[in-house]
Amino acid sequence: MDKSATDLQPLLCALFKELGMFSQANYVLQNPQLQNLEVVNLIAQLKKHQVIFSVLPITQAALAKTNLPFVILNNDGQSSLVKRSRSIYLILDEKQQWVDYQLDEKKEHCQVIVIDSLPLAKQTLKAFTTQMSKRTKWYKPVFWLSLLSSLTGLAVPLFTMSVYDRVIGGQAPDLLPKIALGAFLALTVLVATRMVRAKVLSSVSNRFARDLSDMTFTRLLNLPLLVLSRVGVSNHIARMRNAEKVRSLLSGPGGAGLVDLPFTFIAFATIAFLSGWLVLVPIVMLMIYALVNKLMNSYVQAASPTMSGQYQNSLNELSNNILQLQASGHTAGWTKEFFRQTRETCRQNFLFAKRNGLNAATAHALSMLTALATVFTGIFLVLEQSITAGALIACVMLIWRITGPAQLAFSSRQKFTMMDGSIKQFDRFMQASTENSALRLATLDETKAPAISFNHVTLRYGAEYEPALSAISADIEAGECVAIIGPNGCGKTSLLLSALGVIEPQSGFITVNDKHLKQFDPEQFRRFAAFVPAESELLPGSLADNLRIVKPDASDEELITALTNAGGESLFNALGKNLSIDLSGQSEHLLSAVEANYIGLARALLKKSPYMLLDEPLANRNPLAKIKFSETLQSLKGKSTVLFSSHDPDLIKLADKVIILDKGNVVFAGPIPENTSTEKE
Ligand SMILES: Nc1ncnc2c1ncn2[C@@H]1O[C@H](COP(=O)(O)OP(=O)(O)OP(=O)(O)O)[C@@H](O)[C@H]1O
Repeated sequence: MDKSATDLQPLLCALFKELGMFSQANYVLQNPQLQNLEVVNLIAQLKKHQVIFSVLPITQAALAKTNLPFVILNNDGQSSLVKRSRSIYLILDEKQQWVDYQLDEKKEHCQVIVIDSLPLAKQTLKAFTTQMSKRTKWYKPVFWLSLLSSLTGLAVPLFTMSVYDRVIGGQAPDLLPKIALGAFLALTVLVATRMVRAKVLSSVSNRFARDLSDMTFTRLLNLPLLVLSRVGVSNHIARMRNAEKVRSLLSGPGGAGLVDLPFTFIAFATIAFLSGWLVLVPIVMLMIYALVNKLMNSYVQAASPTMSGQYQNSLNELSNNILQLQASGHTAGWTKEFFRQTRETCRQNFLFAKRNGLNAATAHALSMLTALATVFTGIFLVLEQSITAGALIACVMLIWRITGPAQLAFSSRQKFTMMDGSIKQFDRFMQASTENSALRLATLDETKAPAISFNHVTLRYGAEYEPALSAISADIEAGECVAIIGPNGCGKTSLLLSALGVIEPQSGFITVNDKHLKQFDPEQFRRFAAFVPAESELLPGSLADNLRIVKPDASDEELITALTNAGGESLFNALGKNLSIDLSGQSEHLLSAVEANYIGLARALLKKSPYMLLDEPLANRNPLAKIKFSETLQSLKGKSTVLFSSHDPDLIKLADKVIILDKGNVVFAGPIPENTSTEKE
């Protein structure tokens, strides 16, 4: 009755239909890349289509959360789609029919994917809170553990009181062993509960931080390329660190102080019970404490270092340009500016640390003052014989149980302010539109070469820049080989990237087989197309690993053929015809940029894509490689639509058509005119 875990496509399709997401169901059905879907891909598809869900152990409470269908992930690796109809459950069987199902909610180790909300519900407005509210399992254990630890925390003051009043005052030394045993037991429980609680808090904060990191990373991956490149790496790192801030706050001492704060009422109640109105003293002192802390906090905040961002940017800039800087020999200006920033950073950090120190000292002094005020006030009650001396000592000891958490919580105030900023930033980030914000559900025939058409495509990298492409219009037939030529900076790469769909023109549009490029799923489209950048990057690993990133199941023969067809035969020979050779490990195998480009080109050929976008595929190649690649290019004609940019006249001659660009404008588009000269390039 269950579906095999290796074929979840019908299940996902049925789930989307049940959720009223018919276009998405159609997309799943028609998308050949979604065949043989596994659980991990199913989850990725739900995320991609902005369905918010939770994966929970199968329990009554988990299922009570929803009226929507849910997916049961059985521990035998099988998965099933189940829905509730009034009081009965129905399961989707192999014939795609809903049949009665006896749900066993006590099935051990089974998990269930519960749908929390559908796309278009404004679920991401408070993404952080939504995510946090999913992790509720820790509330109860933390509550009980904190209560137990607070109660056992009363043991030492109360036992001290008994020793003072009964053992010393009542002259009953025989009570001492019993009191000591009781105190020992209470302290053991206290330590154990504290340890377990720290473990629970640390585990929940780590998981929570992991969820936030995953969400941030997925969103980063789906941001449009232009946005990604505009925002810059340091910003992305800061976003990823947000999750880390949340983790350190919850699992650190501030988190424990925060959790303990509500339980200080137990200490207050005990002081009130032992000494009556004396409890007003710590209450008033705590209010003064809060006020002073607020003032101190503003004082500390006013000295927050402002240079660190600038300093970090300078460091980044320096590390990127160090070679150039050394080579130029003009380092004096840089050194001067750098020293200025270092000095200023030091000064600001010193001032900040000084004020923070003052803040901590004030907090400590106020704690002491609270204890002293209680002692001095309490003495009158002892002299009046309203309370015993032992009770006063116990009260003073209990004061520390109040001021301790208060001090921790107050001193974490800055962290809370920081976290509040992080939460707001996270929520804003989760609202930013991604490549998947709009429905892009057109499917491609991945076996056929596509016809491409540029329609008044205009692109600017920023409002302050001149357009990189100005109203470009050109038609490319299916299977045509087109050379894009023109001087440096004329827009060749920009045109190729637009045709790949990674950068989106501000006006005009590109069609693929007469469908707007924006209608296609960007990820699927990029997997379909083979793009070779002007400078290919190598990844750590062997030659084979570097080639197989585009086709993990490629045979060794396929890898060698692709490398040879890319003109990389001599490179392969130089590497000892060894596909397992490590390209990153030893310096002797580090390849030059030109050699890396052979591998980049081989990757594209390995894909055997009917749509190839090649950015300067033959720059600086040896003549033999050029001949081989030229043959490869000829052999692609009719089978693949190929767009390549080049300055190489021999290669350009092989094209069926050329598009000549100048400063982002099309100067000519059509078959190669007799008198075309590439010399000016
Ligand atoms: N990320 C970017 N941000 C700002 N401007 C950019 C960016 N990328 C390219 N440009 C500018 O857009 C214009 C077109 O650049 P593009 O790289 O497309 O030209 P190209 O013809 O491929 O140049 P080359 O032959 O040097 O590779 C240039 O003026 C370039 O400076």
